[in-house]
Amino acid sequence: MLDQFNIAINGAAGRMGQRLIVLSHEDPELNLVAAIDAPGSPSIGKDVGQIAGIGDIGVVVTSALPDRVDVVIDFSTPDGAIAISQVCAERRIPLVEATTGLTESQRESVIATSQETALVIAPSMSLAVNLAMKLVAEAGRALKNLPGGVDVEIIERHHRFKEDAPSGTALKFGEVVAQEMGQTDHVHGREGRSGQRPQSEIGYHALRTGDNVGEHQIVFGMMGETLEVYVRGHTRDSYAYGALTAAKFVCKQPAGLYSMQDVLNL
Ligand SMILES: NC(=O)C1=CN([C@@H]2O[C@H](COP(=O)(O)OP(=O)(O)OC[C@H]3O[C@@H](n4cnc5c(N)ncnc54)[C@H](O)[C@@H]3O)[C@@H](O)[C@H]2O)C=CC1
Ligand SMILES: O=C(O)C1=N[C@H](C(=O)O)C[C@H](O)C1
Repeated sequence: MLDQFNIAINGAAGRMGQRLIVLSHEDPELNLVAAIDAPGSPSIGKDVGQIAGIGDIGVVVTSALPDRVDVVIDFSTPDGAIAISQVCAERRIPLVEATTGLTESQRESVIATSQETALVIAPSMSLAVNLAMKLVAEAGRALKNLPGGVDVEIIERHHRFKEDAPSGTALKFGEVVAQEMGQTDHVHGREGRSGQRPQSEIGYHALRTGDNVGEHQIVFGMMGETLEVYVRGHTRDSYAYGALTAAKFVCKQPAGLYSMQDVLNL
């Protein structure tokens, strides 16, 4: 007999939310009990299976978290993340937080949830992206004292509907590189007579085109050669499967802060 967890999705009617509805509904270890979306959203009151394209599944979209929820996954907006994290903290419900674009103070507020319950927070739930973070850290370590210098630039590509830039994942890649190599200046695009490039910079470039589900390219440019770590999502299921793995992990943990490196044992 499998352990079954009662799962709730916040941001259920969104692009990610819909994939999570489909995949959690198919998963024998998960019992989808709640689909939450913004108060006033046109999806409220509709069966979430209809919204996700799989027909009625008997779970209606609401704006409040019901009782008997073991774990929540949030892919919504910064305001949605703050609201659901407060509910999870009050009710001590483990939370997987995937929303990006939070300000520093919003991020601190969400992280405070981990004092009351288990929290996984990550800008990307993808296995490939989280593995690429390890590779990038290793590259940074190996290249940091190169006599000719190394220029690190991060290029990310996403769909035209994305509201934050650069992506949370690109910022995290930059943080990982800076931890290893010590760059202090984070520069977003270049224009005009920007001058010669100092080694203290990491440059970020955000492309927004069509329906791209997410690509990240971390460029280590040296004198004579270039190393690139490139990770490309094909479908949103790469993030959705990671989030479901994180949900199964987090609901077995004591209160505290966990990363996808913990979830994936990387
Ligand atoms: N960590 C990761 O692996 C990934 C993170 N994301 C992030 O997840 C977030 C959502 O992405 P998408 O699904 O593409 O966006 P979306 O715009 O398609 O969906 C967001 C959903 O949240 C709902 N929402 C808005 N305010 C809310 C509130 N206060 N409470 C509950 N629901 C609310 C919206 O009505 C909408 O249905 C973004 O921040 C995105 O960057 C996206 C993909 C992967
Ligand atoms: O909005 C998206 O789509 C994505 N957002 C995340 C981010 O900002 O890093 C993760 C993924 O790249 C898709």
